[in-house]
Amino acid sequence: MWCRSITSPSRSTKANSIRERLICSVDTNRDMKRESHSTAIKPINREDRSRSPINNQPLPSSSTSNHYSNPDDVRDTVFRRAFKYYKKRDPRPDLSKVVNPRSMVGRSIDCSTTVTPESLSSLGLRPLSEWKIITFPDRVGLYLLPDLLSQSGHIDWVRRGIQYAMDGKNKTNIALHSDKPFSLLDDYRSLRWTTLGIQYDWDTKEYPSTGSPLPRELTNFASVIVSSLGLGIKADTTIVNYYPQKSTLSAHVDRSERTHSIPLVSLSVGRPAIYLTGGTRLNDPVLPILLQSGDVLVMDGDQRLVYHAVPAILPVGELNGPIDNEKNEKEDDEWEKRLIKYCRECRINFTIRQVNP
Ligand SMILES: O=C(O)CCC(=O)C(=O)O
Ligand SMILES: [Fe+2]
Repeated sequence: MWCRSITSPSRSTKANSIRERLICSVDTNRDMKRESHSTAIKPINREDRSRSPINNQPLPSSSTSNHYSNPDDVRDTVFRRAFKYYKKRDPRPDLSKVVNPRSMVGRSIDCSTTVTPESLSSLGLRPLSEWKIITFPDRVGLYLLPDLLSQSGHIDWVRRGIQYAMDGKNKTNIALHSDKPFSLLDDYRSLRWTTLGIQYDWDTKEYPSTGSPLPRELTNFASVIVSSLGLGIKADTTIVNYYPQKSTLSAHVDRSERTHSIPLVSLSVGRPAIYLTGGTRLNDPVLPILLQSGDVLVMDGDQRLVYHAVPAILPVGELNGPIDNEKNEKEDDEWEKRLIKYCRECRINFTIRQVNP
């Protein structure tokens, strides 16, 4: 659901929060709340990933679409046009301008980086000698590291993404509206997000000062990626986004963290997606990027605070991701079968961040 935000561009207050809820026809979840203190120009808000825009009830498992149109949202921007173009399903957009990091020339990694082969493989990562880093002269601070996961790494990260939602300690969109724990069998299409570590507070629109420690694999993953770029991070929070096939993520800037000088690390698994990256203004040029299972994107420096969005999860048969060819020895196991079904139908994205300076 789209709402036009009229909140103050500066810090959000309780009054703003109440006002937002009044002017929007849907009381939104994390997306709206994060958006409200994410940027000074806010014509676009994220979809509501937990409630039906029709009756405000939690989404049934079959409901996956992002209700994009909003009569109030009349602003026509370069970003909005790109989003609408790549979101279209009939006819499908021409994907020839979408940058595919796997077919781009990149630089290799300094393999003297102090990461042991064991720790790489425990994170599902390929040896450093197989990595490449893609940068863009006009987007300094944006790094793409395609195809980093080993054969078993894809399903291992999907498994983690699902387990984080199921373990009962982390907030999920499903737990906001129901006492029923998330079930991979029943609700898998209504799962939209899980937060870990220092968990975002939806009412104050801020992160609390502390939280439970992040699972080690998340802090380690972020550290390995970021150190390969000569940067540093002490990750203390993660947002896991789950994308059933017709879902999208609207244009936003991630500003809620208390430091913006630390990179943000994003890992994608499951179905491929079109990812749009823009500038600090919605009329800046937009670059469409194909993100497939195992691709990592890092936002640092000026690129840490640019608009970005996910207008489409690509359907099966269209630029299929590596996950489609994935063989899994444990396919007899019912749970593994479901995981494989999940990652063939949906996308999971982990954004690993540092909130506290
Ligand atoms: O799914 C993605 O690739 C992007 C996720 C994102 O931008 C976010 O969680 O802030
Ligand atoms: Fe983001």
